[in-house]
Amino acid sequence: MTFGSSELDTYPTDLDLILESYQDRRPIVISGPSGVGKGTLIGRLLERYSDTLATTVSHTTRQPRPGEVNHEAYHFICTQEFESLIENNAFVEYTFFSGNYYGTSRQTIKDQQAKGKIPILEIEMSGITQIKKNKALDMRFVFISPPSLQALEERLHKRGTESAKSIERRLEQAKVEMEQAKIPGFHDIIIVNKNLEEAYIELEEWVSGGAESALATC
Ligand SMILES: Nc1ncnc2c1ncn2[C@@H]1O[C@H](COP(=O)(O)OP(=O)(O)OP(=O)(O)O)[C@@H](O)[C@H]1O
Repeated sequence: MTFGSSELDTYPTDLDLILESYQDRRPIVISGPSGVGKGTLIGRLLERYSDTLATTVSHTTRQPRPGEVNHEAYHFICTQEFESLIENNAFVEYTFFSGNYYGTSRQTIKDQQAKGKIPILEIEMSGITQIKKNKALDMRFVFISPPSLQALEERLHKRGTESAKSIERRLEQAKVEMEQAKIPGFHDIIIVNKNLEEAYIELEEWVSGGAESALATC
């Protein structure tokens, strides 16, 4: 079969429809080094499949930055509240980083599922380890890898959001994450974001690919 350019423009078609009828509503966990392009890829997915996919809202004890809206960027809470939520087992994962807590609550996942959406979680390495330890949680894991550390460094420089020191720290952490990603089965798929278009299509196909295989077995 040959495709005309208009068919290629809309490929793959009907992902929303496939996902809506799809029984596997497991949350999708997207991880990868800082600067690899997670936000860019997730943004494109959400733009295209806003009826089906939705990001979760994390809790944090850090101060809001200018323009960050409470309950949209994060649920901004104080340390005492955060620690009380930890005691009540409210988080699927949490971390203490640079003097502040960050965590993903069970509730934020449930909120999206209640709206019929498949939650997309952007989570770093220690969070994934916590989720994997909890056998009651069943999620799908994708790791976005840079083509090389050099390419990652260039992206971080080009993005212009980080100091030289911060880029250095992020690159050190990237090495650790890329080593961990090599552990067989740690992630369900590793997508190398060399070319953004190609990486996006691979991600989109993986997100819907489970749907196709589930339908195939019906
Ligand atoms: N394939 C690519 N080739 C070149 N540049 C890219 C590619 N993918 C993303 N970028 C650029 O790399 C930069 C980092 O992307 P992005 O902010 O999405 O990364 P991130 O993984 O979400 O980072 P962080 O975890 O720090 O938020 C952005 O400027 C983005 O436009």
